[in-house]
Amino acid sequence: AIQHRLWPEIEKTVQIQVSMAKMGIGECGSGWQLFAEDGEMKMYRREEEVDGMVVDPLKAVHIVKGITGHEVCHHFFNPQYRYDWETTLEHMTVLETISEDTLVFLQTHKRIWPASQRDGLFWSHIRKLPNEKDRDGPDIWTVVNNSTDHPDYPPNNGKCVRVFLTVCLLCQTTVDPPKEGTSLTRDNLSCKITYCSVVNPGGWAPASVLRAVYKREYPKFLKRFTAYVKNQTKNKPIMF
Ligand SMILES: CCCCCc1ccc(-c2ccc(S(=O)(=O)CCO)cc2)cc1[C@H]1C[C@H]1c1ccccn1
Repeated sequence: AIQHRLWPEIEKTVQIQVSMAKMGIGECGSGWQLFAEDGEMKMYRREEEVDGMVVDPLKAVHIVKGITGHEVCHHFFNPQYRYDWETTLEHMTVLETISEDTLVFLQTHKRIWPASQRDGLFWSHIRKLPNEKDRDGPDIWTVVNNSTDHPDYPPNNGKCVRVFLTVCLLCQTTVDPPKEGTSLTRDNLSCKITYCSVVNPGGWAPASVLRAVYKREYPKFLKRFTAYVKNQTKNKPIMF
């Protein structure tokens, strides 16, 4: 197949993001602080600033029963579900379909007072990865989103400030085999979800406002998104 202009960048970014997502919090370098916990969900952040702007990297680990990594990534990647779970979205369009596993999105997020409204333009790539730990086990699935440019939508030329983001959703499914002679059900499934994100707000916003927004929005987002996937899949055949 002919290579797309973004292919080399996608390949490199996916490798870097997946290897970082696989590292435990301890290995990921020091400075991670647990800032939210809810049942199996643990959210960590590092306080970092770039040119005086808060860009706190975020790493969340969540274990959800009854769904697979493919189902989680499928609902995260596909545009048709996004308005159902992404509450901060005001508008979303797919600017480019590079291939069936790679899209370019333009999203405007609802304004968060007192900061100005933000938009994001990024490529999004979904990929199945071999399960190195257990060759017969279910595959690992990932979605990586990374800011990019588009000739028709230069940053900051309208009402929105352009954010710069890198996001990695990495999902590892575990199957607890059912008792002899009983068939596999969703009760035998669990999925370890690692969500890593770095969002540079693009233009100045008060550090206190940004940190309060992140503290409120990220836990809400991951809980709402995973509950959405459980609800969407509960009466459907398992998608491995
Ligand atoms: C003054 C606020 C400046 C930053 C606003 C902003 C913009 C984009 C984003 C963002 C963009 C994409 C993604 S995603 O994971 O790729 C999914 C696809 O939508 C995720 C989060 C976040 C935030 C920050 C609100 C914070 C916030 C946190 C979780 C959800 C929504 N908002």
